[in-house]
Amino acid sequence: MIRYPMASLPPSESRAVRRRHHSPPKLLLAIIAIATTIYPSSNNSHYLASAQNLAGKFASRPKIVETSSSNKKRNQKKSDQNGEYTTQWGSFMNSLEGWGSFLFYENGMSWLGSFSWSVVPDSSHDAVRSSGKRKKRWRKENGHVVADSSWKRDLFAAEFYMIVLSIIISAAIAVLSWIWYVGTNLKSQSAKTMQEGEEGAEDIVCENLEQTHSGFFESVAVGFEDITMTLKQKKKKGDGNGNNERLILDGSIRGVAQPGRMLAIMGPSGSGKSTLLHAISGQLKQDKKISLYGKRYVNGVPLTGDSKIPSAFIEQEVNFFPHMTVKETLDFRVELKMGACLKTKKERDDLVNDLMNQLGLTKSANTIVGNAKVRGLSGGERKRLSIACEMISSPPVIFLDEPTSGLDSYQATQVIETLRKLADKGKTVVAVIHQPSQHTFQLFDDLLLISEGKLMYYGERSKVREYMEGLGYGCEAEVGTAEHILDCVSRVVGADAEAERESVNRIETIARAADQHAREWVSFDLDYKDSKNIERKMKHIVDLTATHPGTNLLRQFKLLFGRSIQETLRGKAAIIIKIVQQVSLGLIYGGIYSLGDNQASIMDRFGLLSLIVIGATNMAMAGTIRSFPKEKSIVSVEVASSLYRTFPYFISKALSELPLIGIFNAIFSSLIYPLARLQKGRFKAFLGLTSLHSIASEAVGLLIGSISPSSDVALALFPPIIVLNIIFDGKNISEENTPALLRWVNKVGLIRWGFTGLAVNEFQGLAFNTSGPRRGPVVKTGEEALARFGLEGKSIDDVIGAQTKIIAGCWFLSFLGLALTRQKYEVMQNPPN
Ligand SMILES: Nc1ncnc2c1ncn2[C@@H]1O[C@H](COP(=O)(O)OP(=O)(O)OP(=O)(O)O)[C@@H](O)[C@H]1O
Repeated sequence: MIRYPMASLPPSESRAVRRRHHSPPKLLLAIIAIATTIYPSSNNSHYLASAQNLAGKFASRPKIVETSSSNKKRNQKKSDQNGEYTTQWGSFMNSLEGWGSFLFYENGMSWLGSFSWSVVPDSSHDAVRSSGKRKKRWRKENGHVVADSSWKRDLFAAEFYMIVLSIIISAAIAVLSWIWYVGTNLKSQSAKTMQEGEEGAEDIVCENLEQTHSGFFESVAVGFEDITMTLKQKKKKGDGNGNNERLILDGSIRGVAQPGRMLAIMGPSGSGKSTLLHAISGQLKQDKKISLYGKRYVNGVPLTGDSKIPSAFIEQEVNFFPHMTVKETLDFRVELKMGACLKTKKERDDLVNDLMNQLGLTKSANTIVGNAKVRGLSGGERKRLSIACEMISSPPVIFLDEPTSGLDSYQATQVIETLRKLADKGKTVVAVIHQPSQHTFQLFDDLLLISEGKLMYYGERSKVREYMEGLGYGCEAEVGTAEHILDCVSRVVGADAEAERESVNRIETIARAADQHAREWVSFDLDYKDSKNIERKMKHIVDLTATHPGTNLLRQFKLLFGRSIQETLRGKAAIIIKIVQQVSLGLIYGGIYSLGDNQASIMDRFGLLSLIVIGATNMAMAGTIRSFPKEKSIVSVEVASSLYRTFPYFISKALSELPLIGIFNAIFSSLIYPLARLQKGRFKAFLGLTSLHSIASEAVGLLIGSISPSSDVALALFPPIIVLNIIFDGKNISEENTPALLRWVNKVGLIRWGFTGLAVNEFQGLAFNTSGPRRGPVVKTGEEALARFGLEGKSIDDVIGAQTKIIAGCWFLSFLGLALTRQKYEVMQNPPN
């Protein structure tokens, strides 16, 4: 429905406004009109039509005339009856769509253009589809457009500003899209050029993977020095001397993690261990408050800031899909990561079996991973599974952040013994360890001890006790070394001021000694003549391996779709709960409502349909909002490690939800339909509409989940969104009285469209008798009843169109939300001299 308010202006003013309105964009529009006309594409006529329409909109604006007040009233009434008045918003969206589509098309981003087509409101589409139609409507009024005196001339100015705004927004989006598009292309092109005679992306990844296991990468020593990390703080938290930077790592830290050896990073809580590990491995999450400096070396070759070390990084907390078994989890990852290189199933199975053997997981191969709610692997097994997942491509270096946290001493020892075996095979292992047992501690070769961001010791683990004794900090034989050295470098905080002062002095003494010894302990022989070339080659190899999945998009989709379906079907508790919900709701509604054909049944029908829609929206949206952020935390890690791309994940996720939605709705509909005695012969449409509505509600839930940084934020957004949808469901506030800024909600109102669909389906073709209580005049037909709610002229097609646009829009935005929130990491700068 097009709604278009026209200003009522005296002829002189109207001419002036028309001049103002026409002049500025005319030349531009003429150019666009010509450009779009000669643009050689028949497939994209929609975009051309949009731009041409926009041009035509200005070129053919009809004459505006003042009418007498009685005429105005009559015409306004007629216009209201026909629903023919239009809104500023429709006009704005018309312009935006025209420009947006045109610009996106120009930039080869036709998919973005399609999106603009799918999310803008109906009115703008109608307007775009035929400006001629609009002209006809105006001509109906004796060749004149009837002006409404309530609209002032500044409307035209406002419209013009909106168009300018739309141009700016569209142009900005188009430029950003272009930069993104070109950037991505350049990136993949530059990666490809390093390979000669390449046959396909998958082969390149395989070749690179092979290179990371041989020659230069066969055994890797990771060196680091002068690591400094500062954190900007709010002024209030500064040191009082105007310095609001907190030193987390002070630049004294240096060391080398050697191949075939295990390096433990230890220190009191909050001393900067995790920060150091993340900084060395290049995994420190980007944060505006952070400044990171230092130097890193791979086999003595200095790395530039953003170079990656060919390594695995195992975070403290690793989440998995809880219903997959150990073997399935590894199968899935091996196929994604190595599918192109290990072509046969047997080769992949061998790798999975080998990994399970190495990590001591063979016995648990068929146990589900589990989580806090679903019982599955033990903490230690889960930790070993996360190591196995990272070892699939067999990187030469393994970084681990507190691999023993949350484990009992037996499990902790098992994990460290597993790492020991990997080190014995030549891997370089670096792990942050918190309070290890004596046995676990002894499995490490080297130790890097820090306190308050300062180096306390770097060297062989076995010599640290002797070293501390040399500095005058010995201890009794029965005290374990790990415990003793942590005591030596911990500040005493509490009531005893003397003990605190003493501990501060002790830390200062140990730090000074460590600084003195540091250069003796570690030196970096930079005698690589060709170090620049080596580094460049390494950067290419590692970057390509780290940024390219090992399988093509189709295979990624297949595997992800399979996992999604499997995970949903195995969540039996969730399925049973949902079935119980649907059955009980169907029985409750069906038990209460028994619709007849008297006057009271009209309101009852509207009430029931409204309840069905609100209930379905709540259930579908809340379920997705609750579950998706958890899944997102797993998926974003998998995408960041280039296991697969966001696009196939998203498509598989969206599609895998559909079958269950259909089944749940079928259960509900087949109960409520006969019980509530809804109109015969309309069941199929009822089922289709409720299913479509549930899909749309899930799509909105997906959007909220994907743009929210946490599940708490997502849950907090749920009530206001539901309330907005209920307010704008078409019955609670009239479109005319809706604040201008919120009118768009009417067009995308989930509940409004859901209700409209069910109401049209139910009421069309019904006849009512005149008996029974009623409020207002007698209503004899379903069509009259629909008119009471302003739903005359609405069709099921309108509803399907609107819901489809909502689904497409939400899916697209959710995809963007996921794709654009990819984790970025701090780049290590060279230390300032
Ligand atoms: N991005 C950041 N924003 C705010 N503070 C940070 C950030 N990164 C590190 N810090 C601070 O730096 C200090 C060191 O943190 P880090 O996690 O490295 O310590 P840790 O030695 O690993 O501690 P724990 O053993 O308790 O895990 C902490 O005080 C922490 O609050």
